[in-house]
Amino acid sequence: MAKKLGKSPAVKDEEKEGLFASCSFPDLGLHPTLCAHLQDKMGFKAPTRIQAQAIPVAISGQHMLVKAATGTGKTLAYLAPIVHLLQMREPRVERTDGTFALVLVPTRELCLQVYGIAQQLVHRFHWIVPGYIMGGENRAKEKARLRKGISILIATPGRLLDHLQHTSSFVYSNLRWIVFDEADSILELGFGKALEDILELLGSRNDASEQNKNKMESMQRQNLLLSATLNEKVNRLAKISLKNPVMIGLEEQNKTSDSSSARGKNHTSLLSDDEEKILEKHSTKVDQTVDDFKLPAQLVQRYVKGSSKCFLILVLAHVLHFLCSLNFLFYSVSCGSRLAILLTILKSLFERQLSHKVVVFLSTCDSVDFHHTVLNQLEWTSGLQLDMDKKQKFLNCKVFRLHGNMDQDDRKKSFLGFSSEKSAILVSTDVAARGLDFPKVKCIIQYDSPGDASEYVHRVGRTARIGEKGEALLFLQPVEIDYLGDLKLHGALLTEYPLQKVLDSFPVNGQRLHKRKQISLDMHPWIMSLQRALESFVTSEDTTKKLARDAFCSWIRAYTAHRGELKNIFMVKKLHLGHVARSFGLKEQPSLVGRSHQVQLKKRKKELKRERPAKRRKIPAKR
Ligand SMILES: Nc1ncnc2c1ncn2[C@@H]1O[C@H](COP(=O)(O)OP(=O)(O)OP(=O)(O)O)[C@@H](O)[C@H]1O
Repeated sequence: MAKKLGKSPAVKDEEKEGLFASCSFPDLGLHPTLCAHLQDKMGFKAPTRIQAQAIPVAISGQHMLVKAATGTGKTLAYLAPIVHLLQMREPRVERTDGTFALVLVPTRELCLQVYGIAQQLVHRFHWIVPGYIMGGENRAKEKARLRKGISILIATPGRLLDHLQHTSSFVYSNLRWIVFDEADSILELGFGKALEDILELLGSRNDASEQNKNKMESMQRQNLLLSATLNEKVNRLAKISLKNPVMIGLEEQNKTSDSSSARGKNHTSLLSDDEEKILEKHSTKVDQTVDDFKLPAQLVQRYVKGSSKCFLILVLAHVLHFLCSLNFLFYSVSCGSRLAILLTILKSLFERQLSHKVVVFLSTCDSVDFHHTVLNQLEWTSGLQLDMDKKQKFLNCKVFRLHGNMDQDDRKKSFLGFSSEKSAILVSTDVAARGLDFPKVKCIIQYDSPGDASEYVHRVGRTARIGEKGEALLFLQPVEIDYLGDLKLHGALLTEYPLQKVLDSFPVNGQRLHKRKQISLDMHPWIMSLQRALESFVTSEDTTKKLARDAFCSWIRAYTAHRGELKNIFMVKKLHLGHVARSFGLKEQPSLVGRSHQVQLKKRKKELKRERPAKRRKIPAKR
């Protein structure tokens, strides 16, 4: 029998920050064996505050709506009580009983991550079997695993719906819990209809028929909905999936009650009027007031701003190059040299601290592929290095890429590879923005701006987790600077990054620059040399040139896809596309780049038509 865990030693710093609760896991009602495992094997000394609030409510069987900052332990807040209640069941659960708990997550990587945590939690309760199903995996193998029986199933919505509709051996008659992790993201990704169908099939819709409601009552169905950001779409999901929910993390926002009373709150069916008001007020607050999103207190948020005078500066750049030899330094960055700036910042991060983990967020898959190639392969012998003749890699660290167009094995390799490295860069789309708990990520760079402020919050939430320090850096063009105001509305306050200092730290012809006069950074000898190296790297091979063109065209398409208020901030017509093309190492005018891209596409379509077999292929019947 595990020793009774008394009050766990408070974690001093974090407790002051309000991250950890002053109670212990046994105080929350968890089984001593599970508590011992959390402490001895998983190294968790005390519950976080959100765990201290949520776990007793989950154990009590009430529906729950949880809002808590990124990196505060929401996963354990729902998995620990589920494992606790499952291990208590008599007779013991068996695989033939099928699925008791269903956890829905928006991405495959998050599915793997939550599955890994579930595996750790059931370590001492071997009769409880976790499993996962997700897009990109072998469906036949998943069917076999479902037929055997999975007690705690982690799933992405699309694949779950598929098995619910086509895998008769999938047993969920004992389903007790449905958890929506990153709930707003699941809806944002267009799974709203799939979720409604899933709830319908599982008989878990609040607005379902009387018969389904009785079924739900009889099974004591408990739905839990968690997110670090709530929005109006979550209200809809909450309305159809939660019954008498206890709202945690919302009250603090509305200062209507302390967290202790949150547990005991009982609500009328669906969301009662005052809950509606809390959610409506809170969700409208998502757009209106400052303190909507709680960001980790130890997160440092900064931005790098481009220069509005970039055109003039670029035209003059080569003419006034000699000014640089006099060490005059302008003070702004043109969008044309933003990639050179990104490379410089990455280089300074890895020179400042040997073991560094950095995630760079980009807006499209093609852009991830292009930048992954540049960061991985760029070599140079600028005139700025002491050893003039030796080519060397610009960045001496492993660079991983992650996006939704990669095949599943490559995605898994990247995800696990970056997680296990001590020092590496991950270049990714927003597929890595939510929930992923990469250990020791010190810096998040948003080279392309996110969409809503909620996506900003989740992206930066990949660092500064569970009390760790972290930095977040956002690249902005001068025309995008109003985005800072939008972020401020949601509680994100950014300061300017000391770019000049970083640049001056790089030697020019072997000496440090002595600042005499502020001139554009585009004419900083380091930047000019790096930009030249980039352009020759990109234009030297057709493959890299094609990657650059595809990335540029996809970037423009993504830029026009901003929605709502953000459309007035991120407007393509305000950008100088020639400079944007330069930031992809391209010297051609965007129209040519775009045109050649169209020509390429037409040529590819003709090739595919020629390759396609003459006779129509028989389409396999649905299983
Ligand atoms: N009680 C605890 N004590 C120490 N570390 C913990 C505790 N609970 C969770 N952690 C660790 O904190 C990190 C963040 O946990 P988790 O990923 O569940 O956060 P989250 O709130 O779900 O974040 P996000 O909003 O980004 O999904 C993980 O590394 C986890 O192992």
